[in-house]
Amino acid sequence: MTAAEKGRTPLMAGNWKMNLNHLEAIAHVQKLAFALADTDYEAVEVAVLPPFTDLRSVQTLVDGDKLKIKYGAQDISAHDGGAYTGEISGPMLSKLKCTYVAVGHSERRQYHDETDDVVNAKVKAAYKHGITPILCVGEELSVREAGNHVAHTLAQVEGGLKDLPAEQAESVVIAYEPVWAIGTGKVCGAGDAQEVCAAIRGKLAELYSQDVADQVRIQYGGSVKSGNVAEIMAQADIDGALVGGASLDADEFVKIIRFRDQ
Ligand SMILES: O=C[C@H](O)COP(=O)(O)O
Repeated sequence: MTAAEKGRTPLMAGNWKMNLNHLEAIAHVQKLAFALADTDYEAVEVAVLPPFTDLRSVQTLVDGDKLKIKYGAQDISAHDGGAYTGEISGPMLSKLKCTYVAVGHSERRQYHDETDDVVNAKVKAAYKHGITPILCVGEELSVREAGNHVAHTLAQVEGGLKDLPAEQAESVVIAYEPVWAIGTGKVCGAGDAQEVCAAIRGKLAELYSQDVADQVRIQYGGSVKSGNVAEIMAQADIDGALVGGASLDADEFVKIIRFRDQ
């Protein structure tokens, strides 16, 4: 049974990473909106995660033209304000009407030493300010080769959601992104991705309840393209995609969003 059949609206999100300035962002979102004009946004949710410097421009465009495309940030500070040079707070993102924020992306874990405790604090900061976190989890190649990918990923899920009440956990989005498949062109086999995503749902049932587990949307991320998205989205426990490189090409991202036609 697919996500939609289970009542979970698929979420196709584009993580632009450190790409596109604010002018390019406007052009890109306009192109997406135009190409998606006949899209049933009740059947598929579309979001973009631009760099912080683009958010005001994207907000102005989305608000001004009443676009159905949602947007969010790629990170959030665990702190609400104060002497934290370079950080962006939940109140700032909330003021810009961000719907989502990616938390614990592997590039943050790898290059900024974010631990599960830091990720957990950021998940809580997001909820505190009405922003839905996209909690990113996934194993490095060495972990998969050692056969520890499921345990490793579930520990990140548990760490990221620590002490989070069920009323919040039920709306979290979890993105399973095997690190070795990010930006490498090596997509994780759909069956392999399903194995981990099913285990994540099982962990949610154990931590909370089956009801909560059934509501949570679990995305797959890692070299998603129009050519592989249909097979990925056909998996029972995969409810969307977190797309990096391919989301920078509007035509390709539109094809990914239209995964049912691929
Ligand atoms: O957040 C997105 C992921 O890191 C996937 O990136 P990618 O689609 O370029 O492999």
